[in-house]
Amino acid sequence: MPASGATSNWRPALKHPDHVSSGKQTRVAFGLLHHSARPDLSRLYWALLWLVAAAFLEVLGPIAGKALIDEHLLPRHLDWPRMWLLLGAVLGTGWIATGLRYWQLVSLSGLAMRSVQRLREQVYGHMLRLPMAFFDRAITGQLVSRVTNDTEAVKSLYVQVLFVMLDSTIVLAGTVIAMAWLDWRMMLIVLALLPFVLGIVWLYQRWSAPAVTRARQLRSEINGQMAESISGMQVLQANNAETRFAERFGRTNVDHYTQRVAEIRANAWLLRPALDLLNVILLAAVIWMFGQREMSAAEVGVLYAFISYIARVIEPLIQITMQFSQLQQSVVAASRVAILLQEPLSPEHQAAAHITQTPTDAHAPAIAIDHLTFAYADNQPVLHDLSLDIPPGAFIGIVGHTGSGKSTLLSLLLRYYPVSTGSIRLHGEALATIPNDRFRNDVGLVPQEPFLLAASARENIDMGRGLPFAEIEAAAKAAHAHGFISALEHGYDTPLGEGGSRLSSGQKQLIAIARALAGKPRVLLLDEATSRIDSQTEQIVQTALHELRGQVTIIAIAHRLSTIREADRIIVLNHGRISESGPHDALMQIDGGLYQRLYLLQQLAA
Ligand SMILES: Nc1ncnc2c1ncn2[C@@H]1O[C@H](COP(=O)(O)OP(=O)(O)OP(=O)(O)O)[C@@H](O)[C@H]1O
Repeated sequence: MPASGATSNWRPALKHPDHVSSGKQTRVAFGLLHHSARPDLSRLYWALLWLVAAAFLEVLGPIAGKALIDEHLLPRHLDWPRMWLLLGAVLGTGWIATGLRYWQLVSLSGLAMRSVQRLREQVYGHMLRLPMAFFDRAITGQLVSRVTNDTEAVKSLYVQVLFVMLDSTIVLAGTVIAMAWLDWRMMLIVLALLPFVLGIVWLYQRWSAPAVTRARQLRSEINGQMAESISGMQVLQANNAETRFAERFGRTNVDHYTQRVAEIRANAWLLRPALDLLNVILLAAVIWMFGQREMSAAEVGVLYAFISYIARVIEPLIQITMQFSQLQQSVVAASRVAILLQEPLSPEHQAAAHITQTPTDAHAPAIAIDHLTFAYADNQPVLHDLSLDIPPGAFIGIVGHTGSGKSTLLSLLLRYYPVSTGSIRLHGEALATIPNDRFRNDVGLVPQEPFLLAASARENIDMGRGLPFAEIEAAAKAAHAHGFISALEHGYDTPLGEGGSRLSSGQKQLIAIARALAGKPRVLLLDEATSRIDSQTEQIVQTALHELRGQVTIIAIAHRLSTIREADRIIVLNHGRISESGPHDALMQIDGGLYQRLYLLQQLAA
């Protein structure tokens, strides 16, 4: 699914997770937040305005209280209407401010959820268009964690940072202004404690930040181990590895617990007690200062207001600092999401948008490979100087010992990796310049391991392309899958179970062939599609391939040489080079040839 239009092009400027300073992480996190909230920005500004209004009301209460004490209660000037008004202001402003805050919290939470939804779509859409080389090094569980947990953590940036932190900062600023207006010297005493608060926060951050970062990494590792164990459960149990895996999981889990406890300890032993102590010191200092003065009647109201304000200074400070641990977690999570978004897309996805369609050359070979050399790692070529022309409609078999480069060649034909030396042309067009949609339409793949969705036969063949049923049925017939699909209780609409668990390996493979054919490809690639199926199904596949001859260009990698015996030409790869090439009979004539040896070996084993 492509990312939604508004969000698809944004790429944060982040180089590498290990080399990112926390300041840069924070900037990137807020960049991501701003970007994902863009459609809702006006709502966000309104929320901020309402928070300012709530802070204003909050500050107004003690001033009304001071006026009530100084102007009415102490001088016994009983102007009842004004007194009721002031009393109403003392009590009512707080309530209205709380109501306003609650309303904004609900509204910001909704906005946060929408942003997470947009961000998640963007991350998933981006991931779908990453090059195969990325997935060679990616760990499934960690990727899942980025798309689910890490995007969710961005939500707390709204609720914690925008709401609590901004609200607290606004209240703090308003309170300091009101205190300065009442008695600026006393205000300075209160402010003198600010460096202590900042010092405590700095200490807390230093203490807890490594634990926060490590805890997140470990959570992602927990996800990774879980995903790996579930996908490899058969092998895991067959090797009696349950205990070892459980122990490994246990160790990671204990590490995670230890880091979380370290974080909570920093909070419980340092942050909260130190800030509570400051509150008490501040109250004592203000009362003591007033005690030193000649208390005029007018100052009782100021003292009342100051005592009320101290709570309004300390509480927002506590709130701001208490959010730091969540803020750190969210910033780390957001920068991880940003790093994933920074992964460059596969070249065809980047290029497809601006490449113009060129008409294909009717006389060109279906596939022309010219002096192709390819290496996964620098200076270790897997394919060496390969040249090959495949005419349209030909049936080509590729064989070779394990590691000879067969799958690599197929991966290059599928554009999973970019060609660096030499070239591959499809119907006369350089592979890299063909728009992605057309390329994927033109080239069908039947992989070794048929990947089936937990969906119906119809959906598995269609694979989200929205093909008419007639085409799905025709493809199933061409793949000789129509018979057994029709025999299922709901025919094409029968759910096939997770991974197609209701079908035999051979039937799954026939569905995979039908899926590849349903797109009406001009080139069909088969990657050892018959290596895991029984001889009877292999016969069916052979018949299907035979029927497709001349209509579709077929390139089949096969360990089972019987599958490609009928091919027009068989290419024998040896250490990444073409060592023999020709039809079966011709290759069998080469005495001591690689193909002859492979074939005779299989005959012996049969
Ligand atoms: N993703 C990868 N990253 C790095 N090296 C790889 C990768 N895939 C394959 N190789 C290496 O490239 C070489 C050729 O592998 P390839 O899978 O193309 O061989 P193959 O002929 O298909 O083997 P098999 O018949 O066993 O599937 C091997 O040495 C392999 O280790």
